[in-house]
Amino acid sequence: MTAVTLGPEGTYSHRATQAVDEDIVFRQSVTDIVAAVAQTEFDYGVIPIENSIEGSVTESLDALAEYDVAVVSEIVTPIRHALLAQGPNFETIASHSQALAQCRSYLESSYPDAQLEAVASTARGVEYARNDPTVAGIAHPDNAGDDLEILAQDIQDQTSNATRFFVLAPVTNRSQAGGKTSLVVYPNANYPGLLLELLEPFADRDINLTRVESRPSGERLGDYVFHIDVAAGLYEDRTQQAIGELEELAERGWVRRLGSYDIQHVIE
Ligand SMILES: O=C(O)C(=O)C[C@]1(C(=O)O)C=C[C@@H](O)C=C1
Repeated sequence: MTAVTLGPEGTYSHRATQAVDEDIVFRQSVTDIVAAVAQTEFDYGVIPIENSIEGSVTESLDALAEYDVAVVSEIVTPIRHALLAQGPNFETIASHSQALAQCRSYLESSYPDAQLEAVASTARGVEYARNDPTVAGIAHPDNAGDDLEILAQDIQDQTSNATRFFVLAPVTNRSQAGGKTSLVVYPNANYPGLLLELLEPFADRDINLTRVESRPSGERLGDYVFHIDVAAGLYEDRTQQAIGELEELAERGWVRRLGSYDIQHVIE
C-alpha cells in the first residue's frame, strides 16, 4: 500500500500520513495529490482540509469538487510551529501560507521587518533556510536536524492550533460506514432561501451539520459549490433520505457523496 501526500519529507501532512501508511511518496501540491488518487495511482492520499486558526484550505476543497475521490478517514492533529534558521540574523521567513497565517501575531510582534515568503510547504521553507543563511523557516521542530537552530518554539497564535486532514482513496473504496459523511453540492441555482432549503432535509431528520463551506463555482460571480459535513453515516436511512431530497433540489447541478468515515486523533 502506498500513500501520497504533500512534500518534501517533514511536512505536517507527512506526519499525519505516517498514521495511515509506511510507504509514503510526495507531491508538490494538494491538487496533484487529489488528481493522482482519482487516477488510482496510489492507495491513499492525505490532504489538509481545515485549520482551527486559519479555516479552510481552499485548494483542497476546490480539488475535491473537481476530482472524484473517496474520503475514508479524518485525522485531527495538533500543529505546533517552530522558527528554524542557521542563526538569528535572517531577513526572510519562508513557510506555507497557512503556517505564516497561523503565526501572524508572533511574526508581527517579534519580526515586524522580516520579509514573509509563502512557499509550497513548511518543509520546503526549511529546505530554503538550510540552503540560505538569510532565510528562516516555520515548521515542526523535528525538521531542525543537526544544521539548523530552533530559534523559537510554539509560535502559533493559539496553543490549541490543530489541523484536520482527509485520507482519500480511489472511488471504489468509498464507504457507507462511519459516524461522519462529507458531501459536495453544486445546485447550479440562485434564489432566495436556496441554502436554507439545502440544509432543511438534515434538520428535519435531526442530523447535525459539522461544517458548511461555500466556494465559488468558477462559473460566474455569486454561483457557489457547497461543502457539507454531517454527523451521520451513509449507511443510515435518514442520511440517504436527506441526500435524496438534496438531489431533487440540486437537479440542475450535482451532489457528490465523498463517503462516510470516522475521526482519528493523532497527538504527535
Ligand atoms: O506545509 C505543510 O507542512 C503542510 O502539511 C500543509 C499545512 C496546510 O496546508 O495547512 C498542513 C498543516 C498546517 O496547518 C500547515 C500547513
